[in-house]
Parts: sequence; C-alpha cells; structure tokens
Amino acid sequence: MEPLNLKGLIAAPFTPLTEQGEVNLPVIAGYVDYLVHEQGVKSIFLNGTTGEGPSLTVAERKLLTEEWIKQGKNKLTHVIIHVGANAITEAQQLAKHAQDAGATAISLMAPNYFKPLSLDAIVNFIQVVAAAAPNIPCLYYHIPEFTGVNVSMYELCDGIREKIPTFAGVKFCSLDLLELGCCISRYGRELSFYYAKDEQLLSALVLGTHGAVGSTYNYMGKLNNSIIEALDSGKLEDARKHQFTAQELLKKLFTFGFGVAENKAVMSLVSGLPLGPPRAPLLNRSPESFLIPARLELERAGFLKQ
Ligand SMILES: CC(=O)N[C@@H]([C@@H](O)[C@H](O)[C@H](O)CO)[C@@H](O)CC(=O)C(=O)O
Repeated sequence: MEPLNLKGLIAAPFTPLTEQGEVNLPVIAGYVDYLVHEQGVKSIFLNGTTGEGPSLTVAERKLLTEEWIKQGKNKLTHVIIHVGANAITEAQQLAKHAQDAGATAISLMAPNYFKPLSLDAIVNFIQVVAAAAPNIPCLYYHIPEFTGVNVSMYELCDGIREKIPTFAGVKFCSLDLLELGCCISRYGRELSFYYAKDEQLLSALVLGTHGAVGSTYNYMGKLNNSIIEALDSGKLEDARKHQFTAQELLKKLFTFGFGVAENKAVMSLVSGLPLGPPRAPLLNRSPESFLIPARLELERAGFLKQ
C-alpha cells in the first residue's frame, strides 16, 4: 500500500450533542462548512479523544462516520476514523464499517483497561483490527497520556509493514520530540507521522512531520495554517510569531484547566456551532471558573470580537 498522501492540518472534530445528551447529527453539515471555509481545514480525524470517541456507543460512532462522510462529500479531502475500543471485536466492526462507508483510513489507540504492554501484544491488536479493513491504511494512535500504554514508536515501526501490510504510520500525541524525530528519520520515507500536540506544531514541522492532527485546528486552523505557510516559504520569524500567538493563548487556557469539556466550550464560543455539553463523565465547568476568563483571553488573542 502507498504511503498516505495527506499533508497539513487535520481537525479532530468535537461530537455535537443535544442538551439531552443525544448525538446531534444535523449540526454536522454546518460544521463541515465552518472547517473548510472559516478555518481552511479539509481533513478530519473522527471519533478520537476530542470527539469523545471512547464515551460513544458503536452505533453512535457508525452514525457519526456516515454523516461526516456524507456531508463532507466533495468538501473534505480525507476522513480518518478512529476505531479503537477495549473490545477488539467492536474495533473490528468499526474498522470494517469505516472502510465500507468510504473513509480514507482507520486509526486506533491501544485498549486501556487490559493494556497491551509488550510490543507483541500491541502489534497483534493492531494486526487483527487492521485486517478488518484490508483496503485502507491504518494509523496507530499513540496517546500514552490517556491509554497508559507507552511502547516506543521507534521500536513498534521496525519491520511492521511485513506484519501489517496496511500499516501507514503513527498519529503521535506525545511531547517526546526526540522519539518523533528518530521515527521520521528512520521510517519517514515509508510511513507517515502526524503530530498531535498542537502547542508544539512548529517544532514538529521542522522535524518533518507529515501533518498534524489536533483539537485546536477546529477553531485555530487559520492561525496554524499560517505557521505551515510561513515555514514553507522560508519565513521562520513569521512562523515563530504565529506559533507564539497560539502558545500564549493555550498556556493561559491550560492555567484555567483545559480538557476536552473546556475545549468543546471554546469551540462552541468561537464557531457559534451548537455543540452542546460534553458527555458524562466529563462535565461543563461553571462559567466563572472557565468560560468567563477564557473568553477574555480569546478576545485578547483576536479569536472573538470584543
Ligand atoms: C490530549 C488531547 O486532547 N490532545 C489533542 C490535542 O489537540 C490537544 O488538545 C492540544 O494539543 C492542546 O493540548 C489531540 O491530540 C487529540 C486528537 O488528536 C484527537 O482528538 O483525536
């Protein structure tokens, strides 16, 4: 299988929910247009961390996949579906469904209750799931902070194509740029690495990351695209300036406490899309503790009109 022909930013969409907590599919058509026209982002990574994938049922994940692919037709260029699950049979079902629905690729994180803690265990898990979608590429979603599985990606990638022919690379959600650099240097010609810590995009681009998946590209796509454009045209100072704008805002948001629930509230505020609450166990915070101070910072950084 050819390397994934995908570069640039990939947004990890939030899952729109009604106030009653049901998946709110009618929001998705406007969400696609917002990403494409307002943020200049044409690729998505669906049902991952930002999309609260692990809190959704298999049926909901299938509905979301179908709706995003339907609404994204002729608008989105790449739709990657996260199919990871603790039950391997569910992951297989989702992988087959993603392929049948017309997804570009599948991706999966490690199960996180019974954890695959050895290379053999993790490769076996990926192999079984990837085999359920044999015609599309498969990316491993490395996110040790959430899964507790911190196998070396450098070791995982060694000889993996012989075991898993559709293996296409890694979505790399870790601050470990040494590991990322070594992976790109050794495997970057045959595999793709997509960086997934938005606050360090520029550093990963300099190392040669093939693209980047992130939550903040939902509402800061334009700014992060400017980092890529400036770097591509040799304007390092400009690239730094844009990265610093994003970093300063995120650093402030981190001090207020910034997880998926807070991030979703920011996206609703900036985009005006009715994304609704997060699903339990995540909870919306009181406006005083997050949204009011966050709004001020977003205004200061130019993401909201004052
Ligand atoms: C842990 C986490 O949520 N990481 C985010 C980042 O975009 C993150 O929100 C951002 O770097 C701010 O820390 C992404 O890596 C998530 C992601 O790609 C996904 O939702 O699938």
